[in-house]
Amino acid sequence: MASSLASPSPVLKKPVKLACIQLAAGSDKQANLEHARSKVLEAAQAGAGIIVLPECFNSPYGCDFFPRYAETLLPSPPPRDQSPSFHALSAMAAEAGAYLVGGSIPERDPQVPDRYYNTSLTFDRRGRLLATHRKVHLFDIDIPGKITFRESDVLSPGNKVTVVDLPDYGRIGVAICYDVRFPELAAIAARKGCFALVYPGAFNLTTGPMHWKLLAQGRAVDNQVYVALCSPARDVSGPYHAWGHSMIVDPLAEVVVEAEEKEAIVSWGLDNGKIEEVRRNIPLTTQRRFDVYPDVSQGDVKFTEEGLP
Ligand SMILES: NC(=O)CCC(=O)C(=O)O
Repeated sequence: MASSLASPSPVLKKPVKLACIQLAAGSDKQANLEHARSKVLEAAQAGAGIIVLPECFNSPYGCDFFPRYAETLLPSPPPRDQSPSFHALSAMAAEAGAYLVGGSIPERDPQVPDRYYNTSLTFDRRGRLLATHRKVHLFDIDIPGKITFRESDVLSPGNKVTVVDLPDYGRIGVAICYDVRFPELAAIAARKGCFALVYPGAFNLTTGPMHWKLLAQGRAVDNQVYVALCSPARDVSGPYHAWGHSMIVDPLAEVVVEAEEKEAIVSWGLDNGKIEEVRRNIPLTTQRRFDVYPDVSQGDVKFTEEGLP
């Protein structure tokens, strides 16, 4: 029996080039912001309408660095001296004339001392903030002899699914790195009609080769949407060795473009026809059995954006 609760069709209103900037960043925040600006403009000049930066794009990645680099994002817009990154991202988006998923930055809670989040800001083509995503699933893992990481020692989690309306194109889901391991978050965003799931992320040399590509393809094949993963470039002299390999995966789960580990811009033209073709040929969207299992996109789902269903 096919489900009568058909998911809304993803609507990508017109083709758009999406670019992931695999940025090389160091410890100088201002230099990182200036470098990000030049790469965002380069991507826009090459025709990108949606541009993505990596997780923690303006600092080294690590628990010791979160408080030191944290910025206060509320009230929105925050005062310039509280959040140079907010204002730099807003200005870059406006200068590029492109939608910008601004990677992520450590955020300081304005009300609770010593509370921090890992937060992604999305801006429109005029530099107006569209959405904020606080990483929902914190990166706490322990693979003996390989990698131990506990974001929760310093960070607090967000508690909302982030679906962002890009007025020119349609909806995207935004989440951060370890969030990609949780298919529920992706399924909820996809069933709210997103045409793409976008993850600024920073996997490492242990879990990157194991799971980075697999997870991107998993989220794409489950949901029949585009998936973009955007990593920092690898810096072997820094404290965290990012996997790199920023990639875009199409709705058939094919990796259509992939970086190596060095700084790079990878981009791909997204097209609604591809989503429709995949969904027509393999019609998962009308075959779900919500009479057998619940639809995770229904019920008490919390969204970042007020007003979205
Ligand atoms: N920054 C992160 O959340 C890293 C996630 C990661 O490496 C993983 O394996 O998951």
